[in-house]
Amino acid sequence: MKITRLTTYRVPPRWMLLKIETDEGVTGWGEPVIEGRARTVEAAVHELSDYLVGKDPGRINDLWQTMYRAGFYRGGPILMSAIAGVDQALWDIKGKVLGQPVYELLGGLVRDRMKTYSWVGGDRPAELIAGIGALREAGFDTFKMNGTEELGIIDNARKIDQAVARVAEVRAKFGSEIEFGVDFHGRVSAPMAKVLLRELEPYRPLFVEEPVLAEQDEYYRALADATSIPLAAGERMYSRFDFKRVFERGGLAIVQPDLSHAGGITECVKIAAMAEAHDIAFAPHCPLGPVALASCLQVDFVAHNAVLQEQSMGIHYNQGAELLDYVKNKEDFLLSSGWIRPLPKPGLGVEIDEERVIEASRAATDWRNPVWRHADGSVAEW
Ligand SMILES: O=C(O)[C@H](O)[C@@H](O)[C@@H](O)[C@H](O)CO
Ligand SMILES: [Mg+2]
Repeated sequence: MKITRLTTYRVPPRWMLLKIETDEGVTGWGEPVIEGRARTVEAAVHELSDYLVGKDPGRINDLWQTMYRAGFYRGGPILMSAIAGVDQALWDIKGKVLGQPVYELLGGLVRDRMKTYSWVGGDRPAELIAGIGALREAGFDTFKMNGTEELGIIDNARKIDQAVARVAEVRAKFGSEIEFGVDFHGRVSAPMAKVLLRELEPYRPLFVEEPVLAEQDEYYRALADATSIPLAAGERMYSRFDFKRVFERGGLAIVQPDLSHAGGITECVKIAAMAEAHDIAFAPHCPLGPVALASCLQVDFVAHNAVLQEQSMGIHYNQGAELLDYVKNKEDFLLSSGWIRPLPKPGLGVEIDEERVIEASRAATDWRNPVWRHADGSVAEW
């Protein structure tokens, strides 16, 4: 079997889907994308096709190593997202050829169902009580919210009090019948993270995510030593080589690689195993589309230390399309009280409605995250 063509579709809300075709009629789907840089990743995918067209799609490990190493420069969000989407599609093809879901090819199920969580509150955390209340109706009990709005490197007590009050209100309303992560979203500096973590401790968030920016990962250890709240990060780390330094220095209780940013299934299975060796939990980041989520789930069901799966149903970014809009087998993504079962179909287990994708790609906009600014006019972390 040989790879014959790579086709990319940028689609609302901000995703990109990749179809890899072969000379035997088997096709695989991937979701290579960096939110806000879809066209850049698209160019990277088509540059990588030089290594792929004419090759055997079954040699996933060799194709992965070639894509990663043969171009001399490596790593980072663009290249690793391009590799991720190709990798997902290659696993999809392999599973379809062998008539097995990817998790079977990776050694079989390690669990029977996977716990997911939902976003509430939007970019500027608000309406948290209403948002949680609505999802509680649907049986969810685990959520994530942004912790702050713009926050200065050193900021005032009022901003801290506002952030704490939102979390306190949630805990007061729902007690311990729910759990929630608080995403600092890289908006918080190391000194302010130390202050905010201490103030949030009484409300026992399940975790605090991106307590500082990934480029400040040397602070994870000190922050972890100063708080009992489990720290989580990973969406802006792109390979084993980024994670290894974090594992060596310590501080993270949960790693959250994104299956569409960190090299795909081949790489994230390895990251999960490295994390397990350090007694660190695995909770893939996934504010994206159905192929990304299916890829996460294929790894969740073989990784012993997988604990939570992010999924984007109802996320504030999904304007213009929802998680399963491009999927034919919606029933396979059935969330029952926040739990999801293994996807039973061959490959990634997701059946893409290509006609819908092609139609939607005609109206694809170039999504960008907002540019936030502080009161003094300087750029603020979004
Ligand atoms: O935890 C999450 O989902 C992420 O922080 C998410 O908000 C960002 O990755 C966003 O998708 C970037 O455009
Ligand atoms: Mg996050």
